[in-house]
Amino acid sequence: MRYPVNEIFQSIQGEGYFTGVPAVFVRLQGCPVGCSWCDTRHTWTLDPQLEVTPERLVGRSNCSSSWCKMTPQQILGSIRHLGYSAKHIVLTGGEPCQYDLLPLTIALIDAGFTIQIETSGTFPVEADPGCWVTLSPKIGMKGGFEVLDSVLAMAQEIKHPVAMEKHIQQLDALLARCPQPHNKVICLQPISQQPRATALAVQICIERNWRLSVQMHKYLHLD
Ligand SMILES: C[S@@+](CC[C@H](N)C(=O)[O-])C[C@H]1O[C@@H](n2cnc3c(N)ncnc32)[C@H](O)[C@@H]1O
Ligand SMILES: Nc1nc2[nH]cc(C(=O)O)c2c(=O)[nH]1
Ligand code: SF4
Ligand SMILES: [Mg+2]
Repeated sequence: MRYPVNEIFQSIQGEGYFTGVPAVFVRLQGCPVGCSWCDTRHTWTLDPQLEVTPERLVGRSNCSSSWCKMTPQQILGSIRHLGYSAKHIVLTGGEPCQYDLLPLTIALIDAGFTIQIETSGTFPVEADPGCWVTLSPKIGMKGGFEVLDSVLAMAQEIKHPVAMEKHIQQLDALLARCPQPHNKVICLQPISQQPRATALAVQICIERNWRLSVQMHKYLHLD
């Protein structure tokens, strides 16, 4: 199995439950979901003309739409070769769950890493059951409720991007369909650092005892 990799870099997890944890980010190229406020639009396409060799992509973060095919062993080899010290790997994108993540997650877990998958819930998650799944639900988007509910059932964390009251109502409707909502960490993530979105998220987090996720890396200008 070969995966289309957009970038591999080391930083600090800036979002959600693991905020502050050193992490290696493996960003897979391609996303068909099309969220209007997406901060990684350069990952949406998988243009054959933009395929490059792994040397061009690994070890630095960039905002290009270039990508390369890599096997789990090549991804693991790159992480080792780069001498990264983080023990936590974040699989993100793009939408990583478009791809069968079983071979990759098995290889990374066997090598001793903890794995977190960032997903929109628009594709079924095919991954080692030991992975931490962070669902950032794209309600009413691709995939439909059957897929979303299956991802919801296995997610340990729901990280919901919010800008207006409507987004809170959508999350409430989703949680009402969730068999065990209390077992999940719930984070609200203000969209694009907008002051009104942040004020709303702060207010609702306090009222509901939820967590605030502010995309710390953007405030600190980290990768
Ligand atoms: C870029 S997405 C990639 C993973 C997957 N496609 C997803 O949506 O979860 C990573 C995280 O960034 C969030 N995100 C994207 N654009 C954002 C923005 N402008 N403001 C806040 N969060 C954003 C997504 O909701 C998701 O939680
Ligand atoms: N530092 C840092 N933390 C992150 N958490 C989720 C990210 C993502 O783009 O999925 C991300 C990212 O791009 N950088
Ligand atoms: S699902 Fe994720 S990567 Fe895709 S458009 Fe939405 S936020 Fe961006
Ligand atoms: Mg990001």
